[in-house]
Amino acid sequence: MSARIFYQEDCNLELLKGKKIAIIGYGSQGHAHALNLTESGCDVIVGLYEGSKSWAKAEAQGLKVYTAAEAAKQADIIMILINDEKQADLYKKDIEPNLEAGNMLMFAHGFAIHFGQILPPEQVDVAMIAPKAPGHTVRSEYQAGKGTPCLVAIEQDATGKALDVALAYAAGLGGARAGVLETTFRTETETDLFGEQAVLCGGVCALMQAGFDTLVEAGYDPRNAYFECVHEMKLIVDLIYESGFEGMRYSISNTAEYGDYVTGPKIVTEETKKAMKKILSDIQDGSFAKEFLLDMSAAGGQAHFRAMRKLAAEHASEKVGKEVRSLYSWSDSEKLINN
Ligand SMILES: NC(=O)C1=CN([C@@H]2O[C@H](COP(=O)(O)OP(=O)(O)OC[C@H]3O[C@@H](n4cnc5c(N)ncnc54)[C@H](OP(=O)(O)O)[C@@H]3O)[C@@H](O)[C@H]2O)C=CC1
Ligand SMILES: CC[C@](O)(C(C)=O)C(=O)O
Ligand SMILES: [Mg+2]
Ligand SMILES: [Mg+2]
Repeated sequence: MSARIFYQEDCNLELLKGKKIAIIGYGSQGHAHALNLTESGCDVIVGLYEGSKSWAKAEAQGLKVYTAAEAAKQADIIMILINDEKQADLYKKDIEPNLEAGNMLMFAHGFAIHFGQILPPEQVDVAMIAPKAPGHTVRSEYQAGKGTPCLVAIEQDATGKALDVALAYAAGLGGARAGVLETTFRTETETDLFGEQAVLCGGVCALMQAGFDTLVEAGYDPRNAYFECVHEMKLIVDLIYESGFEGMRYSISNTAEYGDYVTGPKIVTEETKKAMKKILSDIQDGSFAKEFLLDMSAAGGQAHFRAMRKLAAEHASEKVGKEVRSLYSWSDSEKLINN
């Protein structure tokens, strides 16, 4: 049987009436969940730590902010939206001691539950609403009267109402306007990690930068290389987003379409597929999670993460990109980074 997909008419926002929702974390996802749910009429508070740079931002945006422990104590539904690698410590220290039977613990990604970082007690519901977009898009789509597709998964159903309450949450977030696909914590975790590593972030950035480097090394103007291999990616992807690969190919020239068919398989080869399978198996058997959690731990000191971030920031496309983007009259890249 194929998985169900839920829309507005399948969700009852009324189920959240009288329930307090604590959004723990106010970053990319946290701000979008807190503001969208508040504007959908829900009773939302935010949980952070003393000294968090997000605290003043959440208050300035009209939200009541408490420590994570206090917010968890007050809430019926606790959505954990802090960094995956920090969730286990936060849970032990601030959430677990304040959980009551019948509460719902929620996540936007299954990492901490699937990899056994958090083991909730049997008397609480454990659910996931995972938006398939960056938090800033979850917010802007909601504000535009649209929504972001989400995945819903139930790990524990202590109350017997977990799915209905999770779907009500998805409606408040705006996700049910676009569709909420039923899945499991395992599937969401594995597919999300695979997608972001092999295609969306790792794959696409490496492809764009390799294209940029090839043109620059051949002596072409770096600004020209940036337009061709980075800037135009959005315009092509927008067409795919709107009308699929066929729609995109309708819009490009025959020359481009021909080159697309003959050259694509020379770039993404059987070797690339083999590498993708290895990436997936490292995710499935927990090797990636182990490596990531070790580097991000106090002992690891984020040594690898920081070194890779530094190297990425130094790539020649970043300097040119900044210069090129500053010329766009609509440029808001700095705005996004500061939000
Ligand atoms: N980024 C995205 O668009 C997506 C993220 N997700 C998932 O959503 C979750 C949140 O990720 P994301 O939004 O990227 O996170 P961010 O890094 O953007 O934000 C993290 C937030 O948590 C706060 N925080 C950090 N440590 C603590 C703590 N100990 N107690 C309370 N608050 C804390 C941070 O405050 P401060 O900055 O002040 O330290 C910040 O407000 C993750 O599970 C992620 O996988 C899922 C889909 C997409
Ligand atoms: C693609 C990256 C993502 O999975 C997302 C925005 O959905 C993330 O973890 O940020
Ligand atoms: Mg994702
Ligand atoms: Mg992700």
